Amino acid sequence: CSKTKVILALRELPLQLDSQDHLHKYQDEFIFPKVNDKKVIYFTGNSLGLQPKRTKKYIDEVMDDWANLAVEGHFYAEKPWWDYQERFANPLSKLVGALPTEITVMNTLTVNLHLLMVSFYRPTSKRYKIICEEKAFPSDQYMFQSQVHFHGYKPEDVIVEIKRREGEHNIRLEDVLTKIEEVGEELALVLIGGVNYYTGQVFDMKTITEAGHKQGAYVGWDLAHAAGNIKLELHDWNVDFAAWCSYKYMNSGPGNASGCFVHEKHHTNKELPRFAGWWGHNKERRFKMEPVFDPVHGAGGWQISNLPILSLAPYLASVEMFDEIGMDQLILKRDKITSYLEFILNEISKEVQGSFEIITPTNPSERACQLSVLLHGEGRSLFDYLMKNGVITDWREPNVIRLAPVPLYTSYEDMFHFGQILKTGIVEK
Ligand SMILES: Cc1ncc(COP(=O)(O)O)c(C=O)c1O
Ligand SMILES: Nc1c(O)cccc1C(=O)C[C@H](N)C(=O)O
Repeated sequence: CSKTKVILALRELPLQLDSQDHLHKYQDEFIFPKVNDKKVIYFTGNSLGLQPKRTKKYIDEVMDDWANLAVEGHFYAEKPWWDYQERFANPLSKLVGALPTEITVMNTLTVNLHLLMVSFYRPTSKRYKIICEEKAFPSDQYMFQSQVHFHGYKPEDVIVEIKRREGEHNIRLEDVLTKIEEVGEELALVLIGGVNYYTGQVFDMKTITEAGHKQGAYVGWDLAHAAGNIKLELHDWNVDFAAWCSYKYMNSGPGNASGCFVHEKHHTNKELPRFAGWWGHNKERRFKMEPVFDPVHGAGGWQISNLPILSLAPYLASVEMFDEIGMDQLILKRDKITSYLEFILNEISKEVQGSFEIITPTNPSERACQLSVLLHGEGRSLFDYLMKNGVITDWREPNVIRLAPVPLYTSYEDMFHFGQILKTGIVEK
């Protein structure tokens, strides 16, 4: 009888948590794929966020303006296209803790990191090393290697990876700081993923940025898994530059535009080289077709081409939704639902001893909206089972599934159902 009471209490808990959740209603703002005619439990918002229903309206508006106004849309559209990107400055600056002038949107993430490295990675014979994390997202690794080759160096002489200790899954802050000090005056740039894509580990960006500066290096961040997920204070942390994509937690659609941050302290530095294009040229005089580049003051001066409005439209829809809710509310729910998911996983783990382990840090200040689960044994078949049963996760080699309980559109009840499906999957396997 007491066991029945416990089971009932466990069943009641998610319903109660959902009824207290101020963000619960936002689930209805998103379109969920279906499996077996049922809405999926979606854990892959850290790869591609779901489509918000309001997005279509923003795209339709651009399509209508294009149909009705054609070229005149640049200046007379409902939201004129020629300075459309400026609509992002206020809401995005709040989201990443920046001044509006420190923000711009353009291109895609790896492209922007390359462009920012043009400005912030300028190796000399004495100062040429780059510190990054071991097993950074592959695109970052290819970027580092190609940048190093471009400057005529060899990756093995330049790229210093911070390693995990033997038998550990996460990188220790003390090891990052020691490495920065060790590389010392040879250090040109620190560029790390603010939230590691594989483990979900959140780095202490403030402390690492300070340490890099102490050695005279620039410090930038790849915020692919951080934007829209964690609290950022890029301006106050004195970060030199950062970039993020918008298709993960920001739900702007596949491969969509990237956001960029360049700290105010660099805005007047005429010495910083950059690759230029007319969209970075003085706004008032852009259409005078002048021969000499005069950069816009602020991050906008890093713009190159006129912007793809049809892809910015969904990003704007998303940014406005985030502005409506605010990161603080999202973070409150994020921590609660991630801990609830962790509780469920730990309970199941006790029952099915040794089948899996969570490799994301347990310390809430070192994680956000992601739990990475290392599956022991026949992991792939369990992943397939989950997918067939309407639980969308992703598989990362060699044996990890990542679960991102995105606070905007996952519910406590989803977590509960997931637990039941997982348990059955492990037992049946
Ligand atoms: C940490 C990280 N960096 C870079 C990328 C590459 O982004 P993109 O393909 O938009 O350049 C991704 C995701 O794809 C990522 O997760
Ligand atoms: N952008 C992606 C895609 O077009 C296909 C598959 C995956 C992606 C991703 O974004 C992966 C993601 N950066 C990750 O953390 O794994």
